[in-house]
Amino acid sequence: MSEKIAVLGAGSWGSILASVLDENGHDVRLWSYNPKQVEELNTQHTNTHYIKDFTFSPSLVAYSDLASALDNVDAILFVVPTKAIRSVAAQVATILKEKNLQPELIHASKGIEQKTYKRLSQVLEEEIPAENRKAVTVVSGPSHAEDVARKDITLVTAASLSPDAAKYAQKIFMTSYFRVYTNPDIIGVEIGAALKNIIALGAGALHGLGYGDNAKAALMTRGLAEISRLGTSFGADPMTFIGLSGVGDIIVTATSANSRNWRAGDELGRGEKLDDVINHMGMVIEGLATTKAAYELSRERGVSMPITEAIYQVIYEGKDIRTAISELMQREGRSEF
Ligand SMILES: NC(=O)C1=CN([C@@H]2O[C@H](COP(=O)(O)OP(=O)(O)OC[C@H]3O[C@@H](n4cnc5c(N)ncnc54)[C@H](O)[C@@H]3O)[C@@H](O)[C@H]2O)C=CC1
Ligand SMILES: O=C(CO)COP(=O)(O)O
Repeated sequence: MSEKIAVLGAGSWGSILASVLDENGHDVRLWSYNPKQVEELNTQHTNTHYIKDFTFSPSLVAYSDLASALDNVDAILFVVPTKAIRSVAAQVATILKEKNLQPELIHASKGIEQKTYKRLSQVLEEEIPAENRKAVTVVSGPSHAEDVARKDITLVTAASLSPDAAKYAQKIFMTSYFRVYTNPDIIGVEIGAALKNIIALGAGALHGLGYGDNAKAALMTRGLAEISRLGTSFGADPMTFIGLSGVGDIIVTATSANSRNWRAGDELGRGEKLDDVINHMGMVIEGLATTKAAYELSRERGVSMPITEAIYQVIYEGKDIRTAISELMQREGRSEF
């Protein structure tokens, strides 16, 4: 099986997923809106700002023209940051209509749209009419680009309402070190994927402040409980939150210095200013915007999310982190479940 696949977004995750697909023998077109990055990818076969010490195969071709990248595609993989998904999808929709194409649509981004609180598959479905796409699939799980670049063992899940679409994603990605499961619960997978970044920010902050393993385990476990409460309020399957895109992704993101969210939290815990942290990261820190969306959603739906609320207050209301932690600890005692 060799498919024509456009990968939209050449950051660390988009470029490494493109490399996995290229290695699997597909005709991969990696699109970036940054012409300098396209030139570097096509001449040096590197993407140094986003992924260090990695050389791409010359068979992987980068494009700056979106319409050329989408020529005759069988599938499109969106891996742009959450805030860019809708605008990129709108451009894609116009091109697919002109070319009369109906590709598989997959995304591997992690976030919730600001203000609308939509999941990213919902944004894609809204922007790209049904006659120009198949069912949307999300590929998600504990998967730092740096580990996949080293061909370290990585397991993810492909979730879609369409079993055929999920199986398609599974088939194009599976390789000796990258194993893909399927899951029909796209709601749970997308909510877990987005909200684990809030917990990663918190775990990084605990580390930066000098807290130990007990505190980090507590944050991850109670964080998962609130993610699961919000997710099930939307009809997600509770089992999904003990799967790869739930507990799996919390473990990898909340314990690793490869995580931009963890690093941002760590720097905040050490007393750095948020603007400085964002500026020198130079890559997307999805958890910041996701904290706002999840906090607002929890209020709207009456779902208790005290950790998310505390992190919101630190990021958006300037609350001192130690004060926020102390207030969380002084909440009235309650039953675990
Ligand atoms: N890096 C990782 O290991 C993983 C990242 N993800 C998710 O993948 C998504 C992308 O993340 P990364 O690749 O890590 O981000 P990144 O910060 O490394 O790169 C983002 C890319 O998107 C491009 N971009 C930014 N704004 C754009 C716009 N308006 N239109 C088109 N392109 C735009 C940038 O030029 C850059 O190439 C995020 O939602 C992230 O949570 C998911 C799993 C693993
Ligand atoms: O989602 C990720 C790993 O599964 C990557 O997390 P960061 O965006 O925090 O680097």
